[in-house]
Amino acid sequence: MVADLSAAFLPASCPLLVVKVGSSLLVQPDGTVRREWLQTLVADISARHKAGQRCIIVTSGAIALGARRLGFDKGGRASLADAQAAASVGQIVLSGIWADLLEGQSLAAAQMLVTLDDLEDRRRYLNIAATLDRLLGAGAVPVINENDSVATEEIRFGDNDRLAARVAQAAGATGVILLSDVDGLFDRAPHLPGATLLPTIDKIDGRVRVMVAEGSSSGMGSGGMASKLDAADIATRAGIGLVIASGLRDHPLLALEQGGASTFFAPREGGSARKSWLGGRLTVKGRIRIDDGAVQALKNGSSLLPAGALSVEGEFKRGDVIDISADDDIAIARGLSEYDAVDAARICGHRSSELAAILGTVPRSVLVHRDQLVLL
Ligand SMILES: Nc1ncnc2c1ncn2[C@@H]1O[C@H](COP(=O)(O)OP(=O)(O)O)[C@@H](O)[C@H]1O
Ligand SMILES: N[C@@H](CCC(=O)OP(=O)(O)O)C(=O)O
Repeated sequence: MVADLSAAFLPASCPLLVVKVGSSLLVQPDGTVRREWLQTLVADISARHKAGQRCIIVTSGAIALGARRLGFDKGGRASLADAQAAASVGQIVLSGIWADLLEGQSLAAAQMLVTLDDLEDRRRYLNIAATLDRLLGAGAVPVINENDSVATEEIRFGDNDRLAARVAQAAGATGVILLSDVDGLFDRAPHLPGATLLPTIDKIDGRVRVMVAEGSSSGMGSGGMASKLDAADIATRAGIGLVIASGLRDHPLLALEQGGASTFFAPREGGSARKSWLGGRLTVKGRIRIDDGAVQALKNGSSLLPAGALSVEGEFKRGDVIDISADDDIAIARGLSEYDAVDAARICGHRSSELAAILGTVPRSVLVHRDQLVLL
């Protein structure tokens, strides 16, 4: 397994790597930054930079840092207003530390603060991709965090694990390393007796999900292991390998190279860049249930026709992302709807020749076009 890891993440085989640093790792319980440790991570990044690998840093910690300075309790997470205020105070400190440490290695830090919407909207997503491309081409090191001080509940990731996976997709990275305060994914909460580290995961299914306790144990982070699994799901579907590893040791990237403990999520094969963007979208507005014949048709690469649809749930507009399921709640596909929810419900189960009479207009022949659809 160590061989897999090295091949997936060393400069020769991974030209662009995303490294995410969690709050629990960056901020100490007394609210100060683990600066000496961070310096060893930046030294690792610099060594890889010299070996030809470009790195993007996704950093948490703004809320935890700001909360301490403003004297907020519950790590600044008692309310959205607290989190927003704490983030504005903490982010400026956080950026300063990264800029300072990278400068110490003669690397230019490039700050980008993004919201969920920036990565869900196709045009803004491509814009971020272009900015990252230009920065990396110029040899800068992007340092990214969520724009917490303006993000509201509806438009926020809330954890930086999924943000790191989405950034990796946008930038065309081939590896993501999530550094946390655990060695990786254990078969149960790591403090429980008998907990065993799982070195590789090929598929994130229900058996893997039940191993994970909700929330952050340190009280500093927000996502916990559940959001790391979501991130692994987004990344691996996009053909990107992801590793969860401990940042509790100095030189954490070097430690990983030398065979340090971790969990590796293997990338999946296939899928276009556009489809992987679609599959990773987090804002799903509705659901269409389909019959067995339609399930088979989608698996064979066809578009979804109204004739195979059974029912419609949710309120969505044309162009919104919807899930497609058979008779349970597990989505088998995700795509952009050609119809709003009201019209989609009206034409469910009807043949193409009947649509004009039902809708009174020249209809679009498919509910979801195969180019706008990804199997999950
Ligand atoms: N099955 C599991 N394996 C590993 N860690 C787990 C598991 N279930 C819950 N956790 C908890 O997830 C925590 C890491 O998440 P979090 O505190 O959000 O870190 P970060 O700030 O690095 O994102 C670990 O400290 C651990 O206690
Ligand atoms: N954007 C937030 C980080 C969100 C968060 O806590 O993420 P994590 O530590 O990865 O669970 C911040 O800078 O405080």
